[in-house]
Amino acid sequence: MAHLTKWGIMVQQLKSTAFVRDLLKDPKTRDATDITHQVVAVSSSSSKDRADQFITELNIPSPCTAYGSYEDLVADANVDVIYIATPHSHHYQNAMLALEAGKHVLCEKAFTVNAAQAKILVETARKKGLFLMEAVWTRYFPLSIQVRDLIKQGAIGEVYRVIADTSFSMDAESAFGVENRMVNLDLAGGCLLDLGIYSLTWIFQTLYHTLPKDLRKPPTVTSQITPYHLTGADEATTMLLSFPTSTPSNGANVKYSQGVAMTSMRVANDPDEEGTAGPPIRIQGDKGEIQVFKVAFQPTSYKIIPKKGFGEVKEVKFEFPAQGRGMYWEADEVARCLRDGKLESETMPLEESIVIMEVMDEVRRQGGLIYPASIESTEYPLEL
Ligand SMILES: NC(=O)C1=CN([C@@H]2O[C@H](COP(=O)(O)OP(=O)(O)OC[C@H]3O[C@@H](n4cnc5c(N)ncnc54)[C@H](OP(=O)(O)O)[C@@H]3O)[C@@H](O)[C@H]2O)C=CC1
Ligand SMILES: O=C1OC[C@@H](O)[C@H](O)[C@H]1O
Repeated sequence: MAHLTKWGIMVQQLKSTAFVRDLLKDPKTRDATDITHQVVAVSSSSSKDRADQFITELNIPSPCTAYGSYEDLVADANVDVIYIATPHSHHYQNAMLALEAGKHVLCEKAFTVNAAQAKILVETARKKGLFLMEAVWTRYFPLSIQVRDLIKQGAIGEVYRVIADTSFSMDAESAFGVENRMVNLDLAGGCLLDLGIYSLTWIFQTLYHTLPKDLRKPPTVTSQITPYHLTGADEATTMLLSFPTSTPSNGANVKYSQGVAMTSMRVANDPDEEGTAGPPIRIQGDKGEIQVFKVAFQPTSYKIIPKKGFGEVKEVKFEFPAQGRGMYWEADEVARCLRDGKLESETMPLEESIVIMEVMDEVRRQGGLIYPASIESTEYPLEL
């Protein structure tokens, strides 16, 4: 009998729409027969009508309750897990609200505004025996799993460098102005937290996550930020990360791998959207390279290019079953963790989410990017 997970959706915009559409796809279309999902409640902070409208528009099967407040949603005894898709600025307060109400949580990326907030969420979830996960959906793609396995199997030898770019050329002034969450400091705007997180995802899932747990060490970071002239949020950020990959007890021969993580709202990693400019991700080892294509958050294929004389180039392409976006794979992971009584996902460990938040804290420190005190605060509850 497939295990049923009952979801409550906190907020109902662009992102939650895509996630809910994926939740509603029959898991059998992706060969998942051990779990099923049901959307049992939806809440909008602005009005119950909006939540009702969302349920109708997405054709969510009954029974699904509409709420006009997040407090009502987290109090619903029928809900197992809350999916949070509010702006980054609000993740900490919203996740605390859900955890304090005794709900498991899947919270959109970037997990929080800073590492201090992430640590408190983790402590709270652990103290209450609740599941918590940052919704880094890309990690659960079959493509990502295969790439990590190839690295662990030594398919490209020792990995020494990874380059990852998540950049879109946008007319920020007309597209975002000053209010849009992409540039609004009050909503923790900027490309680092919104898009740079995907470049960091590729760096971390290849250079950090593929190591045995006891060898995973936080990287050192050097970075540059270009502020958006209208608000001061970052419109371009480049990070150089150095990961110690082996730390012998005598301190000798420590090896390092380098990560180059880029993000921009001014230039594109794929300007013609045809891939002409090359892969957004290059994972470089001493025996070859893996290139990942399309876009960092939703890649569609990879190529493995062995060093000359060591084999043929191989390309592997991936489909999105039932015309989904690919968010169902992370939802399936949540369902399996809940079924098995796990409080975190092995694929996106809470410790790794915190280390990534610490990297982003350091990048913001170096670039002088400070958000308003209220959204950097760890005080809970706090009206934002
Ligand atoms: N994984 C993915 O592919 C994607 C992930 N995301 C992530 O999802 C999250 C939300 O992004 P997105 O949907 O684009 O954000 P939007 O700004 O479009 O929507 C945010 C929603 O949050 C609610 N909200 C609550 N408080 C506020 C506030 N003070 N200001 C504005 N909105 C507020 C509103 O819903 P209401 O009033 O109904 O409660 C609003 O509609 C972010 O963490 C983002 O990184 C976004 C896009 C894609
Ligand atoms: O997570 C995301 O992925 C898709 C992007 O368009 C969006 O800005 C971002 O939040």
